[in-house]
Amino acid sequence: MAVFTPVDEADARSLLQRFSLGELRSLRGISSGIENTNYFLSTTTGEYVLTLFERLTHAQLPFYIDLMSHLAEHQVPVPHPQATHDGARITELHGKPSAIVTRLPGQCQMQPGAVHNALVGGTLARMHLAGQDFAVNQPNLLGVEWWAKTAPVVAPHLPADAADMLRDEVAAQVAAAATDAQRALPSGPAHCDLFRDNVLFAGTPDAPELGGFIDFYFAGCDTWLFDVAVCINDWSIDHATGEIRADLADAFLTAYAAERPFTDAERAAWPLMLRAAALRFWMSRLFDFYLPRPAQTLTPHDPTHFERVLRLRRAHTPLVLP
Ligand SMILES: Nc1ncnc2c1ncn2[C@@H]1O[C@H](COP(=O)(O)OP(=O)(O)OP(=O)(O)O)[C@@H](O)[C@H]1O
Ligand SMILES: N[C@@H](CCO)C(=O)O
Repeated sequence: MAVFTPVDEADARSLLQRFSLGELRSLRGISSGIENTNYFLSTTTGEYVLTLFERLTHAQLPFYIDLMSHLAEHQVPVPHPQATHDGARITELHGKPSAIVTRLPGQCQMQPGAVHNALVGGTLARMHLAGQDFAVNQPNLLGVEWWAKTAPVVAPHLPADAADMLRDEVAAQVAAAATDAQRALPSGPAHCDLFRDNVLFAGTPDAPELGGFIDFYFAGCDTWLFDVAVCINDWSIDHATGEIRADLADAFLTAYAAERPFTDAERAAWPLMLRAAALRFWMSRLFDFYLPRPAQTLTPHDPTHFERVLRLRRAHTPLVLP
């Protein structure tokens, strides 16, 4: 249950007095999600989501909230943060930073086909291009520096062969990140966590439409190729084995490249980037598994899935970028 901090209708009414979003119609807790408290908030002007941030502090939030505002104002389908009469997009409720964003239409698709892959690929490329002139530069906080720092913390919990692979992969990624070639890859604001549960689809089963991308709270500036690799490792695989499905990956990558063609440098970096994207989630899942935060009440995601994906990507890369 992702209501860690309960909010009642009186709280919502008094919060809404600070906005021009009309009167409260209904308030309903959202059960999914493991990071934040989320409520669907219906008012006389529309449908919104009220989030109370359980992990991020007020000082850490402007990057995410301003990035979503920038993208929404550039017609990328993302939640649009709403401002108070005083122009504040970050407020406070029950001692937690909070925000009200527009509710996007649709549901997640946990068994995506080629059509879903193509919609996400094309929209991701448009998002990358729209983020180019976003002025704030906050790095991906769970990027290569975090991997280097965290490997010695999680490796002692692993069997010897897994610990060896972890150390070897982190060393390869640290070395790659220091090269001029990697530093020159196209980069900018990236979602960094665009899994199947962070994309909504509207339309009909036969003709899905992209509802939007949600949950930007792991976003940061990184190579765009990293964002693509994170997606391919979740959207375009056989989840039982972790193997890439060529039909799904082709649909994703072709749609992405139609909006923003890949460069030769990205083609060269691709095999290692697929490994980086697997390493990132193996490590964060290991960290959550072995070093849970005191407030964490829900079961962490299974780390062994991404250990398997990383092993496969290290063994071979079955696909090339278009
Ligand atoms: N702007 C939005 N529009 C529509 N639905 C939303 C929106 N934001 C959140 N939701 C719904 O709330 C659910 C939980 O949101 P979210 O995934 O952001 O949770 P979280 O706890 O913040 O993050 P995490 O995915 O890391 O656990 C989503 O699966 C989606 O159903
Ligand atoms: N997408 C992450 C969870 C954090 O959003 C994972 O699957 O490990």
